[in-house]
Formats: sequence, C-alpha cells, structure tokens
Amino acid sequence: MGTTHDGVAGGSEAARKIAAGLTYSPGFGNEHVSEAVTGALPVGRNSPQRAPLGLYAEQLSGTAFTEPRHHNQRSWLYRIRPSAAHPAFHRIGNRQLRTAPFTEVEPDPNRLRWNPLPLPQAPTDFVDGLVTVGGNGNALQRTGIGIHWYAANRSMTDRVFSDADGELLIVPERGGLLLRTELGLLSAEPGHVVLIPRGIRFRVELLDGEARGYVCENYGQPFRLPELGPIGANGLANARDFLAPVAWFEDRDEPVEVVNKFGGNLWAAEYSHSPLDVVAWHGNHVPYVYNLNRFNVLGSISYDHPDPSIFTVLTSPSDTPGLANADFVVFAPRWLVGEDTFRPPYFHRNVMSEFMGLVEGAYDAKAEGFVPGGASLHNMMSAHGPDRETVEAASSAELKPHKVDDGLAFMFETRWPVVPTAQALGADHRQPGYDAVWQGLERHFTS
Ligand SMILES: O=C(O)Cc1cc(O)ccc1O
Ligand SMILES: [Fe+2]
Repeated sequence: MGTTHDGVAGGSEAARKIAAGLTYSPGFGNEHVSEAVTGALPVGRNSPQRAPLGLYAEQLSGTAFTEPRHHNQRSWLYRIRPSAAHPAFHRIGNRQLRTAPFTEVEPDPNRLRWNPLPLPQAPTDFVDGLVTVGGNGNALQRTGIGIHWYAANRSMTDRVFSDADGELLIVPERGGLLLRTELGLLSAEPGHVVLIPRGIRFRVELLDGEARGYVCENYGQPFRLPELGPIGANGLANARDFLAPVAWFEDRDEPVEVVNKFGGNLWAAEYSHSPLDVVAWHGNHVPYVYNLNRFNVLGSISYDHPDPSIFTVLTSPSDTPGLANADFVVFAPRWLVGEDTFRPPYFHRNVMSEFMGLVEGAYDAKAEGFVPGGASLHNMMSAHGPDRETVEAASSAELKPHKVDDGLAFMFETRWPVVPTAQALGADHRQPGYDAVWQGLERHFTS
C-alpha cells in the first residue's frame, strides 16, 4: 500500500487519528479556496499558460456553464495528472446497485417497512455494500432519485468511486467514515450527513470496522439550502455549519481501480496512479459534511402540528416551483408545546412519496417496529400516520411542554412514487405485517 501525503497507510486506527485532526473550510455554497502546498493555486486566473508547480488545471462542472450565477457550480482543480489521462473503462458487475428507471416490479401502493440491512459476513467495502431500495425518475435524464442502503466491513483500499449519475447524500447510521475525496478529507459519524457532488472521486474508509447507513442518490438538480421566506435570514440548517474539505492529495504511482457509475452501470478502469492527486483547488462544486445536531429546529409555538417541510435540511428543486425532486428532512430533538393539539405526526395521504430512516433512538409516530437502521416507504397517496399505541397515548396525554429528545429520524421526500427493487420487496429483512400497526384503531364516533 502506498503512503499518502500525510504519510499514513490505511487502517481503522490510522484513519481515526486522521479524522480527529481534520480541518475544514466552512460555508454551504461558498467559493472555497484551498491549497495543500503553498503556491499551488494560480492567482488571478484559472488557467495560466503553465499552472504553478507543474500541475495541470482542470474544470469540473456540476451545472451547465450557463446556469444562473446563484446556482452555478464548478470547481477548478490543480492536479498532478489530468483526469483525461486514463485507460478505457470496462463494465463490471452492478452488485446490488440499481438505477432509475425502476421497472423490475410494479409500483406498489402498500406501506412497506424494513428491519435494518444485516451487516455483511464476507469482506465488503462501501461500493460493494450498496443495496438499492428503489427510486424514481430517470438517471440519464437527470430526474428523480435512487435510494440505497449500505453496509460494509472493509475500507476501500486500492479503489476509488465516482458517480456520474448523481450526487450522493450519505446518512451514516452505524460506524464513522473517513472519506478521502479529490478535494480533501471529510469524516462523518452517525448523526452527520455527507454530500458528495456528482462526479467527485472518493474512497471510503471505516473508522469502526463496520458501517451502515442510507444514501440518497440525487439524479436531479443539486441539493441546496431551502428558501427561508418569512422565517427570515437565519434558521433551519445554517450555511456555515456545512464543512467542505481543505486540499489534500496522495502522490501514489500504483494501480488504482477507478469505479465509475454511469447510466446505471458500474464501469472500472485500472489507473496507474491515484486520481486523488489534486494539490490545490477553488470553487463551489465541493463535498460537505454537516452535523444534524446543528439543525435549528423550528415549529409551532401555538397549536397544530406543522407540515414536515419545516424540517427541510436540503432541497433538490424540480422545474416547478415548490415541487421538490427530493427534500432531505430531519426529525431532530425538539420541544412540543402545542395547545389543544394532537402532537405526533398526523394521519395523512401525500401526493409526494416518503422514504424514512432512523439514525438513532425512536420516532414519535411509531411506538415500535421502526428501529435504527430500519426504513419505511409510504408511497404517493398511501394512508399512514401514527401507529395505534402512539394515537392512544397522544390523545390523552397531558399537554405540558414536552421534549422529544430520544431519536434522530429523517425522510427523503420526493415528487414521484418510489418504485422498489425486486431485492427490497423480497428481502428477508422486510417486515411482512406492517399494516397491523394501524389495526385496532377503534371507532369513537357518537352522533
Ligand atoms: O409520515 C411521517 O411520519 C413523516 C411526517 C411527519 C410529520 O411530522 C408530518 C407529516 C409527515 O409525513
Ligand atoms: Fe408522512
């Protein structure tokens, strides 16, 4: 194994040490500027006749050149070798990764719920450990999302991954991660989320020997912070709490397998060197890590249960204002004070489709069965809401101020129905009797 710029070979303990000492460049959407070697970043222009220190200049565009300035995303990378210098990609197996359009099974109106994906027995890294739950849209048309679980017990070593089909929002549920990306290092624990922009190459190392979580692969417009409207200039997820890496590189002249997800398939090429060789960069097409505990939770201080859009961390808009390709929503610890109010999530049917996961603890609409690492899918117009036990307890609870502080749940909410994969529908860890949680809700009507 080669040494990296910081002189440390891979391995959990070494990775932990690196993760503990990381520094970041804060601010969602900022024009970040970073160099790992002084003088590596050109001053005053992007593409000088010869870039400093013999580096190659390269632009990585995450939006079309001509998209509006406030949504335009690109970064300039100054690297040891240009990305273009690589051999042909050849197809490799897709493992348990699937991509939109999802056509394996018929769209299913039933409410679905799963126990956690079992941790693997065989050696499995992050890429091999991705298992697709379902999704919508069409990756080649850059619409919709893919929803995946991951479960891994090995760090990626001589391999890097990049996804041309979409950006990746990674939600760890178990085990810390060290991500070595083209733009630098990020570490994430359960309770954090990582956003890897489309096309950025990275390697995932495990900090705790095993790791599990969820991924939203966003084929659509990049996630951005939601508008705040009457909320004002602050609140929800604050831009400065999103941390981008600082430049870091490995100068590694050894074979590295570069796995590229493109058009729903995995392709690989054997590079003679590591493509994580960016010595300096600037731009706004950058990865981030965000600690969900920093989310400023807003809610009702009078009555009624607000719609969960108030908990939106990031949104991927569609071409229709207000209609998200996908929203990432978090149910973080918060006070409930509503007077004469049924406080848990209400019964409802939604034109949007809701995939939920649990990072830790419990969720206030489900007394039992929705467990950390588990998941539920409440598709377009499917009736759902609090389970029987929750209804009984909340309908007669004394309405003093109450802190919901025993869990961290999240939702990927998306404009189109989520079509499951055959493997998710047939999985052993799917809960067959989910409908029963709403049985026994007695009629109380008296005329
Ligand atoms: O179904 C769910 O649990 C998610 C959800 C939470 C909430 O507070 C209101 C509506 C909603 O869909
Ligand atoms: Fe819901």
